[in-house]
Amino acid sequence: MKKLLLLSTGGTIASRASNEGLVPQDSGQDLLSMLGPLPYQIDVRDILQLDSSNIQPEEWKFIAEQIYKYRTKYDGIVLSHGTDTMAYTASMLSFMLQKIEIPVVLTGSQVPMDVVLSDAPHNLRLAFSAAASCKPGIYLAFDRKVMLGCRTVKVRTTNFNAFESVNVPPIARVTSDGLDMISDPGLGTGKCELNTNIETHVSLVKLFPGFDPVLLFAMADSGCRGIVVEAYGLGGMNYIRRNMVAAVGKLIKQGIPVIASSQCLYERSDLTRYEVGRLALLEGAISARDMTSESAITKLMWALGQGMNVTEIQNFFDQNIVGEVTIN
Ligand SMILES: NC(=O)C[C@H](N)C(=O)O
Repeated sequence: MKKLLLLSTGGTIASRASNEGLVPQDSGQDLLSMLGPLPYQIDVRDILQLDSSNIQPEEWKFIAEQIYKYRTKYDGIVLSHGTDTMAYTASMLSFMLQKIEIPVVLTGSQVPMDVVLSDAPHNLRLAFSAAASCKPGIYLAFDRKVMLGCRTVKVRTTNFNAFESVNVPPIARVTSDGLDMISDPGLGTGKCELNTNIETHVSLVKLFPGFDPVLLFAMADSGCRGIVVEAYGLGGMNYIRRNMVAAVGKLIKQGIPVIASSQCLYERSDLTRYEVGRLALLEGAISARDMTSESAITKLMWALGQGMNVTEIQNFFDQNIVGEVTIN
């Protein structure tokens, strides 16, 4: 029988109604009791009790340390977590726990576990099944799909179909035959090295017509060390009147990396196609290619945390580290 660990951190899945609204209250053991018997040997640890809106870099580090600590004692780990920031946590854990030796599966729900028609039982069962059978890696299991964590985005606020695997197919789907493995995460194996050094003074800016690039300098003056700009379409930026392109060049000369991603959820940014992208590229903008914004910002935080300079970060973003990006 596979030996699995449930690390519970709160979220809707563990929430109960209160006068203040939904608040996480149930323990991991409560979740398991409501779920009923499963064909695994499961240990439980309550490590946090938070709505995921309150999960921040301090919690990412703590969660990564817990996973690292227990990974050698279990065949797989399930992390129950609120859905709102789950894709960020999954992305960051992918960078902090590279070459993890077991499957680690994040899950949660849109409706609390104690509600009769909740999606929580399905999602938890799926997460345990994935933790017992997937290859090593960091995954997110939700609504009958298992996805590579660093490719996920929360795309719906209330529907059970809350997450998508963006730009790559899911790893597995539930069918009447069980868990159907669709794609291989293609991750390298080795010995996991925990690395939780990250730079948190970064920013993610969504461009809109009229955005004043002066605000980027205000960020830099306040200690911002790197910026992801969600630019237009394939990665274009304005240069008439409000000169984003020149601002990006100036920031990069100051040693502040600027990553250009796309506001479009699907497909990639390609700065070489249009003049408005090429000019930014000439100024040193780094393309996020087909990465999610969640992956781009967490990759940037992790890279800066390793002490990389702008050139090293450019090289780092030209590499696929944990399945987060398609190169070529
Ligand atoms: N469905 C959820 O879990 C949402 C909740 N606010 C959370 O992220 O913790």
